[in-house]
Amino acid sequence: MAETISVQQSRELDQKTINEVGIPSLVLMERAALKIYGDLLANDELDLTKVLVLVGSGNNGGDALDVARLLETHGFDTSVLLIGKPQSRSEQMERQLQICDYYQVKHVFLDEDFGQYTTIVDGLFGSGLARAVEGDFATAIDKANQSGVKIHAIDIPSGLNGDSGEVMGTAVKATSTSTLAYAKTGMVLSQAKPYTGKIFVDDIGIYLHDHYEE
Ligand SMILES: NC(=O)C1=CN([C@@H]2O[C@H](COP(=O)(O)OP(=O)(O)OC[C@H]3O[C@@H](n4cnc5c(N)ncnc54)[C@H](O)[C@@H]3O)[C@@H](O)[C@H]2O)[C@H](O)CC1
Ligand SMILES: [K+]
Repeated sequence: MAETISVQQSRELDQKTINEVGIPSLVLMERAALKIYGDLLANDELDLTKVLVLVGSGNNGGDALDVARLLETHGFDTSVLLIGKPQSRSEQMERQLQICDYYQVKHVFLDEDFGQYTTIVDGLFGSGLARAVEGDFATAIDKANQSGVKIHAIDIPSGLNGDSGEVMGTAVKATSTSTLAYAKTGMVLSQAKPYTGKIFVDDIGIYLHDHYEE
């Protein structure tokens, strides 16, 4: 496994790539979504016949909406479930929501039967997880885990502490995870395995040492 980084390093690297290197945030997000979409197609454990995408209010949610649009425009039956207060949405997430609404991606709500789906994509939280998961977010994670449906997580399984590998209240038990740029230190610890599943490390142009390393 290549180098791992801390959550804080990941957030600083994102910002350095945007502000110092000069790659716009939405470009990074599109590169991330294309890689995640590719991981979904390549993972023969996942049946993409009917996909439910769980969407948080930040850029992890933005990634998820971008992936939902890619699935929808390529003919996969895709639905999005938005969790969180509309007023707390990031600019990038809002933009991705506008694009999904152009393509009329179906919206469903928390009372949805998760068991009718063949794959669930987790875009609730990534490196922005800041406290124990509660409320609707916890309900969505617990429903996903109890549904028996295979889950693919974006960046970090939601609810998992990316530094310690500990569960913060509750956490997604993913079959697989597409982590962006580098695996986060807590994700490769043995106690994290039930939550990360198979980890895909996706090159999206964010580099510790200004060049890609296998
Ligand atoms: N341009 C970029 O920076 C890229 C980021 N990538 C993706 O972005 C996420 C990190 O996004 P961020 O908006 O910073 O945070 P999250 O989406 O992880 O969290 C959303 C939001 O949730 C709030 N929050 C935190 N903890 C809780 C909680 N327990 N309950 C409720 N709400 C909570 C907090 O306010 C956060 O802002 C990263 O993981 C990537 O997926 C791109 O992929 C690459 C470019
Ligand atoms: K996630």
